[in-house]
This record gives sequence, structure tokens and C-alpha cells, in this order.
Amino acid sequence: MKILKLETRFFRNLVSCVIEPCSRINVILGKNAQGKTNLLEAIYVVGHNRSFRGARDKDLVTHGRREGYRLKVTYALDERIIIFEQRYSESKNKVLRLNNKPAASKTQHRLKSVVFTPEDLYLIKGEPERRRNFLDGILCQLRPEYERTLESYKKILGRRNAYLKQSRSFGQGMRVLQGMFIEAAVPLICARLNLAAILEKEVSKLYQLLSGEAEDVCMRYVLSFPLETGKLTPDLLAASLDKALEVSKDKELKQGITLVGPHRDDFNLYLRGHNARTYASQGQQRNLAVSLKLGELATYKNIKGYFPVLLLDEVLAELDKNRRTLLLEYLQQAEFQTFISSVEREDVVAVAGKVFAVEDGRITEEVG
Ligand SMILES: Nc1ncnc2c1ncn2[C@@H]1O[C@H](COP(=O)(O)OP(=O)(O)OP(=O)(O)O)[C@@H](O)[C@H]1O
Repeated sequence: MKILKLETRFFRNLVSCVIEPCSRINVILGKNAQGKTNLLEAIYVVGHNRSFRGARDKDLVTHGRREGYRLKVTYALDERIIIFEQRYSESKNKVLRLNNKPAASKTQHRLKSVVFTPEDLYLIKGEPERRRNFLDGILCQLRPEYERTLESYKKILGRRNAYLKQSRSFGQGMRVLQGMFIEAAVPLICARLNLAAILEKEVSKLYQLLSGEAEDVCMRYVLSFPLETGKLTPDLLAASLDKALEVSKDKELKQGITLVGPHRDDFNLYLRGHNARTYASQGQQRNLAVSLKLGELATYKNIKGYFPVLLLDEVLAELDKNRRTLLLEYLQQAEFQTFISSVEREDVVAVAGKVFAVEDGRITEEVG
């Protein structure tokens, strides 16, 4: 997937902008608070129908503009050219158009992008929820049925927790709920285990490339419950989870929450056999986080056959010069299209196919 043209109207401080990026590295250059992240956010929103900063649609509209925002992207996928438009205003809500015709909100023809923000540097050392969301985010993009199972798991979990809060003992209702809980939990765990195995290979390769270290990276999915002995199959997972729920029954009733299941799982990365969360240096953790995100891109290519667009928001400033150079060299040779926001001109401009200068929400392409 490659963006050929992006138009924004009344989106954040980007009152009106049109850019025609190049197919490799595009640098978005500007001082603080000029609109660099807003531009990356516009690309993300037109593809994913939500902001990576957790903003609501009404926050994305330029202050005081009641007509709402409009985003239009023209992109190439294989031999096809696709035009996708998203408009939002408080009065009319959302209007989506695909190739100039009305589109369904769940259309598969949206632009896919992978975004890396300085927040993602906490993927390794942050809370487990961040890592679970990382895996779930990839799987929801790749498989619509995963998203449906995850939604139903969350609903059953909510009902189970409500039951645990109200009750003093396990009744028939709880037993029925437990069966439903396990039925939704097992496919989620299986999909995450598979993804972790695919990602491990990609991350290991990328980490070596981006760090210059010859270390293999191991990735291990960590279950929140003990596994019974035997071959790892969905049945074994179901039996193990069932047993763990039985064992933690009294504790769960006391605390009023479900203590085991995929909502409590995690994954660890290991360098030289040591858990990167406690062993790796800050720089190594940052490189691992970048490798995970680039691994997401490669996984997409393996499964769907094409690369999404990569959005890097202020990531270079977090890496030392050597790692910055290695990352830029990698991006220069990569097949996918990249957008990098940066305050500093140094390093990035030399590798850029196009440079877009951002000042007070106005974007101009630098020539020469
Ligand atoms: N809905 C909105 N309407 C108008 N301006 C907005 C809106 N939302 C955010 N802004 C403004 O957009 C400006 C640019 O924000 P952005 O996050 O893109 O900055 P940036 O160039 O990435 O800066 P930094 O380098 O500091 O991260 C900010 O000053 C912010 O106040």
C-alpha cells in the first residue's frame, strides 16, 4: 500500500492540506506544536477510523469549524488505485466514500498503517496490557473473526466479573458462564501463540539489523494459568483453564474479579536468555520495541501479501546516532512507504525521498 495523495480539511490545526508523498521515505519536518503528529494522525484516522492518541472525532475537528473534518486519501494497492474519503461533523456524524460511492463502515478497503509513537517505547517495560493490546491490534487487523471473538470474550468477562461481585458461591449460572468463557478464551490464546511464533522470527532478524548485535531474540507468550502436561492443543488449553478457574474460585469470589484468562496473559522478550524487561538497557529496549513494530509490518506482508504504510512519530530522537543510522538505512532499502516526523533536519533529510515542512498547520513540500 502506498499513498499517492492525501487531502485534509479542518482536521486539527491542518486547516487545508494536500500532499503527494513519494513511495519510500517522507519526512515531516517542523518545530514543536506545528502539526507534524496531526498529519500522521490524519493518515491513521482515514485508515482505522480512530485516532492513535485516543481522541474523539469531535476533538479532531479544527476548533470552531462546525462543518467538521474531511480526509481523502488516494492510494495504490497492487495494480489498483483506491480513493477513500471520511467526513465527520457533529450534526451529520460520519460519511464514508470508497471510489466516490458510499462505503460501509466495516469495509476492508481502508488504508492500513502501523504507527510508532514515543509511547510505544514502553512496549517492553510497560504494563502487560500494552503488550496484549499490541497482539490484539495486529490480530484484529488480520482476522475479522478474532475481533468478534475478542468482543464476545470481553462481554462474557464483564458478566462473569459482575456475577463474582454479587455472589457468595458458584451456582448453575456461573457454570454455564464458565463454559462460554473458556470457549471464547481458547481461540484467542491459540491465535496469540501463533502470532508470537511468527513475530519471534521477524523480531529476531530486525533486532540484529537495527542494533548491529548478533543476538537472537526469543519471544515467549506467558499464560496466566499453569498448563497441564501434554501436547499443546486447544483441548489442553481448555482443560488447563477450567482447572485454574476451579482452583482460583474462592479467591475470585473474595476479590470479585476473574483472575485467569487471556485478559491476564502477557509476553516476554529475551536477550541472551534474560528477560529484556529487567536485563536490557534502555537503548536495547527501544530497539526491541522498534523491531516489534517493524515485525508487525512484516507479519502483515506475510499474511496479506502487502505492506501497510509505516508512520514514525518522533522516534529518531529516542535512538542514539548509530541505531538511528541503522534504522534509516533499513527504511531506505525497505519496500514499504514511510512517514517520519522530526524536529531535527540532521540525518533524516539525507535519506528522504520527499521533505514536507510544517509550520502552524501549513504544509509545504521542500524542493531541491
Ligand atoms: N482540534 C484542533 N483544532 C486546532 N488545533 C488543534 C486541534 N487539536 C490540536 N491542535 C493543535 O495542533 C498543534 C500541533 O499539534 P501536533 O501534535 O501535531 O504537534 P507536533 O508538530 O507533532 O509537535 P511536537 O514536536 O511537539 O510533538 C498543537 O499546538 C495543538 O494545540
